[in-house]
Amino acid sequence: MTDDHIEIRGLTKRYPGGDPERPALSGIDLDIGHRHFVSLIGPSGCGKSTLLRVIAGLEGHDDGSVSLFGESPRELCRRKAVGLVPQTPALLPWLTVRQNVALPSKVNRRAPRNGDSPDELLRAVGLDDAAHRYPHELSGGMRQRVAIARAFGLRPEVLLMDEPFSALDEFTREALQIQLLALWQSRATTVVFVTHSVHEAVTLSDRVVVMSARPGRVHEVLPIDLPRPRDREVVSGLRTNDLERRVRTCLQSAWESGAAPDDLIPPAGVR
Ligand SMILES: Nc1ncnc2c1ncn2[C@@H]1O[C@H](COP(=O)(O)OP(=O)(O)OP(=O)(O)O)[C@@H](O)[C@H]1O
Repeated sequence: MTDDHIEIRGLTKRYPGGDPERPALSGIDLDIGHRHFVSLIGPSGCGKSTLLRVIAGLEGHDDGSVSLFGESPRELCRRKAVGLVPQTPALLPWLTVRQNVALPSKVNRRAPRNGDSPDELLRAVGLDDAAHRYPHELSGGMRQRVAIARAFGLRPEVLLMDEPFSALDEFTREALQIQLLALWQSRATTVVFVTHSVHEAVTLSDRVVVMSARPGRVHEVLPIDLPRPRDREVVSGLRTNDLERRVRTCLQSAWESGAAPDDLIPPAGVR
């Protein structure tokens, strides 16, 4: 075990009642550096959310080990050092935006004393004007901003994000990506981010982990050697296009390696 990175070795996870020959995760080996931003991408059902939930300490596993900077997921979870941002933000409808963001620090005895104030966090996600509004008065993008601000409130050492922007339009998504990168860079957090978007994975990450299904495995880990900050010039540059092409090729081969023989025969009428 090492305390300077996330170390996953031989991780295998079966769900009760699932096909024992096809575990949700099978022999996952992965290293994620401290303060790195890593994206998981892969075909539907390859185990991205399961891997996130195991790292979060919300699911157990059958074989292998997970060390988060030398601690187990459950230990980190107990210390409230892991944050999870799901696809659909779960805000408390009877609390204002500010109260929602303040809640984790309020109810948590282990909240860091030097954590950001709710107002600082709301400013960081461009929501200072909406502090007194209620969740039902917000757009989907605004609700997701609140969820991100709230997740950073406890200064998590590891932030796990499960397709947080998938329901948003392109412009809102880009704005949130920029705010997320700014928060990540200033808060010393390690981020593991699940996405189905190749562009999003490449523009945000230090490394993209391509997974394959049947069973869930790491197919390849691609380093993203783009400079930071990832401004418009970088994101629309030739190097970014080239990396996106590489991830797409890798995804195609991950899909083919994970497909059952029947999947490779197109249904009638499809060529
Ligand atoms: N609670 C559960 N009980 C039983 N099987 C489950 C459970 N959750 C997930 N699975 C199975 O585990 C496998 C991986 O699912 P998971 O949701 O982790 O994949 P994913 O890559 O996140 O998929 P998607 O991209 O569609 O969200 C799938 O075969 C799924 O059916």
